[in-house]
Amino acid sequence: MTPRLSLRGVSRRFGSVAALDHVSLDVPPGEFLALLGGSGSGKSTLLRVVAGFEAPDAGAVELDGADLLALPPHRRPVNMMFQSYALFPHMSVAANIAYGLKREGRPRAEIARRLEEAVAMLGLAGLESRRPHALSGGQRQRVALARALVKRPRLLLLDEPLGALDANLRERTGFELRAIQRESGAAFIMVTHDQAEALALADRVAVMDRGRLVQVAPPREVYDRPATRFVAEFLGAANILPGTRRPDGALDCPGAGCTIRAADPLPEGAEAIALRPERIRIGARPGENSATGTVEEAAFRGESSLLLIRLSGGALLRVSHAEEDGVPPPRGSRVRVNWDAASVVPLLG
Ligand SMILES: Nc1ncnc2c1ncn2[C@@H]1O[C@H](COP(=O)(O)OP(=O)(O)OP(=O)(O)O)[C@@H](O)[C@H]1O
Repeated sequence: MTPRLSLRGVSRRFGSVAALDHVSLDVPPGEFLALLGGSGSGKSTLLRVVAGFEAPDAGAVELDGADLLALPPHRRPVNMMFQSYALFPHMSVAANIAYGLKREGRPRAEIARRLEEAVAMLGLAGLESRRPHALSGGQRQRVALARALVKRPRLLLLDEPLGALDANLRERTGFELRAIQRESGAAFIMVTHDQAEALALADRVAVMDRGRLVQVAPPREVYDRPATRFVAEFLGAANILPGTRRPDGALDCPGAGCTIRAADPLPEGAEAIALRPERIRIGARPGENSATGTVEEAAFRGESSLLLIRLSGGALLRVSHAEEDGVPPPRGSRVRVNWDAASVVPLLG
């Protein structure tokens, strides 16, 4: 199937900064892709190139097989929703939503019908005559989405769409966004700083670092099998244990004070492994990876406790201890920890 959006070798420099460095990406129809990366990694530049607000120095951008770069922004079947929402303050909700259709010169009856559809889809009935200042943050966000979706874009670009909402509303609105995306059938690309949000909402997560896409994969894979150390660190809370690869494919890890084995021999070039805190157990289990250490901190977090364990080699290990596994060892206790070979993720680069 032709991918809805296809980027091939897209680059964009600003002086000495490579905002986009040979980016290639396919987004199939109806996919919800989260673009995740630190500040300045190139996320907004990527959206701006697709929307047409920025021209790449090199590369190709196609939508449903047609060259997108040949079209000016307003002719592209792509819409962009900005973090600020950019609603017109002097216009009603209805006028804001219908604005783009009016500008396209659509017949009045069609505008009325599509406006009604968008209002229903976004749960905005009853608010049509209000001005943006008389709406809550969540309602404003839904008006901005309605305005973007009413034009039935094949691709919707969202730059930190939930950034202006408080934590509670953020979660609920995120789920709503997901439902709206399914209903609309459009492909969504959502920029976010927030890794939990990206993992929760997206079909695939694309992780950017310094203008490059370092991994594009389903949330579980990015989380469980980070391709690089950057991804493992960016997705938060993984233990990274550096070491020296042995000829038999195990890793001598001085910080852990042990040799670590993965399910398969570590590939050549592996200089570290990642280990999720929830994959580590307290106690000895024969035949598995194990190390000894001292509990330095124990923090109760509801369904689990976070333990910081100083291993005999000096590395500090984050361990998530589930409530159902009983009372965690107290601060100061000497413990043995173990983890399966299958939980060991080799890290390259
Ligand atoms: N118009 C511009 N002129 C000069 N440099 C720019 C311009 N636009 C972006 N850059 C630079 O390109 C790099 C990527 O910027 P971009 O805004 O795409 O990052 P981002 O990942 O969206 O960051 P943030 O999360 O902070 O919005 C940054 O180093 C930025 O300073």
